[in-house]
Amino acid sequence: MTVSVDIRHRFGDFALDVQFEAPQGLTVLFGRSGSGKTTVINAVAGLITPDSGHIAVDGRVLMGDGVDLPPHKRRVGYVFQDARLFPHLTVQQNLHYGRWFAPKSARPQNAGRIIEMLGLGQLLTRRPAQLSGGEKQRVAIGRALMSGPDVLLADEPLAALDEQRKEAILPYFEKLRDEAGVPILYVSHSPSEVARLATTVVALQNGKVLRAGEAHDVLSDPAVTPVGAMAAGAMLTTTVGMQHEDGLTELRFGAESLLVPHVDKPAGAGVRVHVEAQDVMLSLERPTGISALNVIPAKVRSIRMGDGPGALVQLETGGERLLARVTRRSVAALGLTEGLELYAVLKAVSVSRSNLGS
Ligand SMILES: Nc1ncnc2c1ncn2[C@@H]1O[C@H](COP(=O)(O)OP(=O)(O)OP(=O)(O)O)[C@@H](O)[C@H]1O
Repeated sequence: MTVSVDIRHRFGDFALDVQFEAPQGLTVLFGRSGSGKTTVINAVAGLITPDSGHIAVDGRVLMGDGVDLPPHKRRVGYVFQDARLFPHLTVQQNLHYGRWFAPKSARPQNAGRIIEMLGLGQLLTRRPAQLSGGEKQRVAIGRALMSGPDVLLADEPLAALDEQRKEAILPYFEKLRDEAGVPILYVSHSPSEVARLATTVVALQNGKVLRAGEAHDVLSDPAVTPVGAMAAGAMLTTTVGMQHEDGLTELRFGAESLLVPHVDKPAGAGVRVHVEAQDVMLSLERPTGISALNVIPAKVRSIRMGDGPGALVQLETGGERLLARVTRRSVAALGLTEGLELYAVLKAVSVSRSNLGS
């Protein structure tokens, strides 16, 4: 299924004008605070009616062409920042509340599968007060899926959780992305969350689409990542290679490989790696006598100068893109230009667990 969005809306000075498609998988709406992310998913949910435009899921019109379906007829599941569970109902009852909203034909036959996918089996008799923040959020996701939605909307669903809980719930979103069978529209302004989860990225800026497309293309585009943003980075699609005796794992991409701290997955398993631009050093010659374990041959694709002392260099290596954040002074000193072949240098330990996804 594909969600097609083409809407315009005004809130005083703020003008939203966006057009994009969210195919199967997880589409992240990414952008600074106030760029219009929540307005877009509220429009898809039917919580606001845009001034004009068209929203459809696989050709089923939710809004436009004289149609404006009320929220409960749109078949969208919505997960908010806070779980918004009914405090007096058990987990099981909260989940069934979602099911109640599904039209008979769309009622999921696989309630057991949803409960298993979200690891809720042990929690069914508890009430929300007896759940952690992350568990509550998993129930909220389950409740949304129980309504048999054609699209799942999630507005910063991890924002209220601490780092540890975020880490615990991210794998569930990875599973949903790969197994739930409905497109997910997911709002975030966390680059590492985007890099881990997104299959498609829609980057918004001041109510407009700055860039939309496959995640690895958009994330490694220096135009999307404001120069100077600490967590700027690219996403590598790799597979697990050799496990080394000293606790390191080799991740392969194209003819290249990357050594990172142990990844507990079998050989051949897919791993997405978020490599932060600030962790990548550049060298014109293959460096020797340094502690960094990863020295990866790469080619400069583009260079984006910032207004300050920084620059972002986009590299191509092993069929993937990498971003390196360096100073303008280094760009000049190394004579960096498009097409130049060099080496990207990365410490194995700079890739932590939170940078790895499936
Ligand atoms: N109901 C409203 N009335 C007036 N202005 C609004 C309303 N809702 C949103 N806006 C304005 O529209 C703009 C976009 O808001 P929106 O909530 O979509 O941004 P966002 O990207 O989701 O931001 P954040 O990351 O902070 O949640 C902002 O300038 C906001 O002030």
